[in-house]
Amino acid sequence: MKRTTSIRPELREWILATTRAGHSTEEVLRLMKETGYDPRESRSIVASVLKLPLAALTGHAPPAGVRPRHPLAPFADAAGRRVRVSASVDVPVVRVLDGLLDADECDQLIEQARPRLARAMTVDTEGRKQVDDRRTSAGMFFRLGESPLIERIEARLAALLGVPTSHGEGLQVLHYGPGQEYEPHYDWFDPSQPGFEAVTKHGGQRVASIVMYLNTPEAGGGTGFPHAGLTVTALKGSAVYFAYDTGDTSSLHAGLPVTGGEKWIATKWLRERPFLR
Ligand SMILES: O=C(O)CCC(=O)C(=O)O
Ligand SMILES: [Fe+2]
Repeated sequence: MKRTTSIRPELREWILATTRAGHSTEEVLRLMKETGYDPRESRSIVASVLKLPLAALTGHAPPAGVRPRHPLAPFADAAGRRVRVSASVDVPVVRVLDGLLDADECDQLIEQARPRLARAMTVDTEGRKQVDDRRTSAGMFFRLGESPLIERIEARLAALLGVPTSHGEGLQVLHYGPGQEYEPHYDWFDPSQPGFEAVTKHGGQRVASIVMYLNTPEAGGGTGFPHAGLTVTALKGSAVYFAYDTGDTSSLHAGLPVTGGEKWIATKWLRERPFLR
């Protein structure tokens, strides 16, 4: 896999020389495509080499609505709760958060979700939900503010990140059994896909994700960020927060295979605008 952090020096030189010679970034991207580069990857590389905002190359404005406040080490306040920020990465923007949920809250979320689990779906390029072999876990969605427990957790996340609860999608609980995983993907919606309008009609683009670990798998099951060479350990009550712009390929991440025991998570995706219908 190509790493955005280690662009080959020859490629960097070629991008600089080509633009200095007067060629437009569109031309550079077209040439890279002809040489076999993935267009999304090329946009990231060119933006990084030329120090341009990614939005300048995607033709799409960056999400214009509310942006979350990335929690700052060592402690972040979340509605009276002191959450420990135990690791921070700048590119991609990642924060590891310890002590976000109590053991009791984790257990209750699992028990309330368990009877409602169904095979998790993904959204296809047309914006339709589909069963997907890349995602073999089972999941369910809670409605916003559906119970006092859900309300309390949503209020905590809103205070922690400075984003109103209305900008969140309903909390999703996922269960992975032995061997199950969620292969590398982005959480932002791709504007070049035909289903983009449909999935962003309510709330606009996704701008950040929080994956909360509801148990500690016996082995495996961390969240991997291959461009950062980072694996966040799945630890009961901890969470990983990550934020991204549309087209940000550095935010690639995966639910790594559970190699012992099982894994339960609750994911909250945040939108740039209110998602409430
Ligand atoms: O299972 C994980 O650790 C990651 C889950 C995830 O990426 C998602 O729900 O979007
Ligand atoms: Fe994800």
